[in-house]
Amino acid sequence: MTGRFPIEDVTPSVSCGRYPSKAVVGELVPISAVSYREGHHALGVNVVWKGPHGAAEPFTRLVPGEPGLDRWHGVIKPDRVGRWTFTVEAFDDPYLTWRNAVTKKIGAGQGLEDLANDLAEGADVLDLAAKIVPAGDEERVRAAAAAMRDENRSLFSRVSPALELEKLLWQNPVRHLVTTTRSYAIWVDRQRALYSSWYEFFPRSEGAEIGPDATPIRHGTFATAAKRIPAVAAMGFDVLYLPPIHPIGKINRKGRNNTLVAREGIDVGSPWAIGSDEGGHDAIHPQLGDLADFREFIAVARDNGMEVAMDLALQAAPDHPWVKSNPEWFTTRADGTIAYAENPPKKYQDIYPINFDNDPRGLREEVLRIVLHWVENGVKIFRVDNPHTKTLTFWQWLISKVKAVDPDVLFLAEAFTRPAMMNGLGKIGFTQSYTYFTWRTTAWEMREYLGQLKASIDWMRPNFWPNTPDILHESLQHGGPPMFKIRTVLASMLSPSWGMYSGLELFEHVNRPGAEEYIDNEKFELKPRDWAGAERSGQTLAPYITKLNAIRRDNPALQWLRNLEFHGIDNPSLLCWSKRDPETGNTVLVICSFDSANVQWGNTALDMPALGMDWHERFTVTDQLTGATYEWGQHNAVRIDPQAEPAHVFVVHPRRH
Ligand SMILES: O=P(O)(O)O[C@H]1O[C@H](CO)[C@@H](O[C@H]2O[C@H](CO)[C@@H](O)[C@H](O)[C@H]2O)[C@H](O)[C@H]1O
Repeated sequence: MTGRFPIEDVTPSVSCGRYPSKAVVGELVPISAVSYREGHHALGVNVVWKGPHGAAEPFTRLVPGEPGLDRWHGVIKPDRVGRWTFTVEAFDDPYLTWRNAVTKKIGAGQGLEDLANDLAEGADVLDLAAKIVPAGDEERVRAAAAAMRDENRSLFSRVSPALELEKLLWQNPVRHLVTTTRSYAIWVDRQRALYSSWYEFFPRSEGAEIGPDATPIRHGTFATAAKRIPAVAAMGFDVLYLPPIHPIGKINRKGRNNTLVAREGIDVGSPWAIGSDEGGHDAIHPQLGDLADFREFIAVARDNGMEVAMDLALQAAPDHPWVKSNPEWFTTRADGTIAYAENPPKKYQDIYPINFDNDPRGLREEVLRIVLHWVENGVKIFRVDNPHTKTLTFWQWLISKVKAVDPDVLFLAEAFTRPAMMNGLGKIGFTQSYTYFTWRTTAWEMREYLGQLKASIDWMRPNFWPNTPDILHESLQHGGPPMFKIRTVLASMLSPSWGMYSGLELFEHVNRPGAEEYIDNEKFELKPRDWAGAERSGQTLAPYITKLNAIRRDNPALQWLRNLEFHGIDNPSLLCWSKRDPETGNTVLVICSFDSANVQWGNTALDMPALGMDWHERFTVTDQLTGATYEWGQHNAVRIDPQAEPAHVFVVHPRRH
């Protein structure tokens, strides 16, 4: 049934309100609804929003948007982590009805006699209003009612005090016939859920030493890897993501370059092949150290302003303790064997997949136990491996259970799969999601994709990665250092969350023939890197990354996605976009080339209101990468030479400020 007043198309509402939408503490969350009414009386619309403890927040009135469309808009700003709720209310606003009528009638030349009823009715409305407004304003409202009834006054002096109450009674309206929607939920996370900069590295490689043929002479440990933390922090990262740190299976272990034969006692195996006689998901690889060493590693990261994200890969090497203790968690085939895992066309011959339908309750409890074990030991972020190969009901249950214990725990979904599943994982509770960013390699593809992601921000927060140990895109294989810069600018300036695997820093670009993967992949061998040598020779992207992360930190406009706007530019190799923070006015305008080989020219057609200015205004832009300053207007010519700088990252300074 429609209520007294229709209220439709409420946003944010995920799958018709079935799932909570997403926001972070301090985020400006737009609320909107379509609401309209019969006749000509005034309609008011407001949102009632409640924090995790159920207390209602200040009355927030929605304002009408484009004339004639009946969509009402407002913004709320949650200030605590947890499950918030809101309802939208529509109501008859007698003061506004009165005000509209009286101003029109006086404008049309009507006098005291014509308005006698309006004056009496208006005074009655003010009597009601006096009971609603804050105590300090009550007298003012009563005086306006008395003036309206005072027959010794002129028409002007009878209505003026009441007309001047517009602002007060907008904020404290008399509301009749209030109609309320159902309740909608918003899950509010800490800020890092939206704005984060991730760095992935293999701790076993840091401090490692290898001999010929990648034979390990020394395995890295948490203690040696911790020495790398200050350099990562200095680049401006705040999340340090480690591939699995658990014992690695010895049975069916993979060898170098994804081969199926490991050299006995030499090859270190893939960290995602979890479990051996040394323990499973709650254990630590003995060569990395023990729990105390891991806790110390976390402490060093924390002292350097970073959090450690742990990999949660729910699968088992054939010698994982689960295979013996709980064979029912795996699918045994007719011949008694267990099939290995796959993510077609990839084959993971060194692991067994788990069957989440065999013993859902047992598995849930075991995984919850493991996750809470690591949470207790200081891990608050999990990068979840291949969540799309497990059931959504399982994840929904697990995430809600973990958040009930600690609402600050965040989950990144590593699901490179079809859109419905990726969206579904976001809806049921994953905090962030890997995306198709890596494969969007032209300006129009990127623009179109960002449009989709912006439209999904209420349930799926993107995290852009130029590379991962699994993905060395063709563009990086052949584009040279300018392409490394391009992909890093795009990831870090388009998305509030971005991440990179350490191979990016030193321009590693050689693929395993026929694969979109690194040759001599660190997934299967130790890979110590000469960071100091790279710095000395200048063969490192670190200074550029450092600049980009600093720009992100210094410009609040870059720390969210709802504010992304694209601008016209007449060259298909260039992309122009801006982000503006309405609270601070901070505005960043980026023009990035997708061509790493050639100089590109273009002319902008800027959407000036999106930059907070009128169409005719002039302004100053300062390039944060080079320090250059230009005087700009709506139309500007740009020249981008990828060998010099493949992008302009401008902070916009309107002249009037
Ligand atoms: O399947 P994805 O491409 O999303 O990749 C993720 O999951 C893989 C399986 O966990 C993982 O693959 C690596 O570990 C496997 C198990 O040890 C091994 O068989 C693969 O060869 C190796 O690439 C991948 O790293 C992870 O990101």
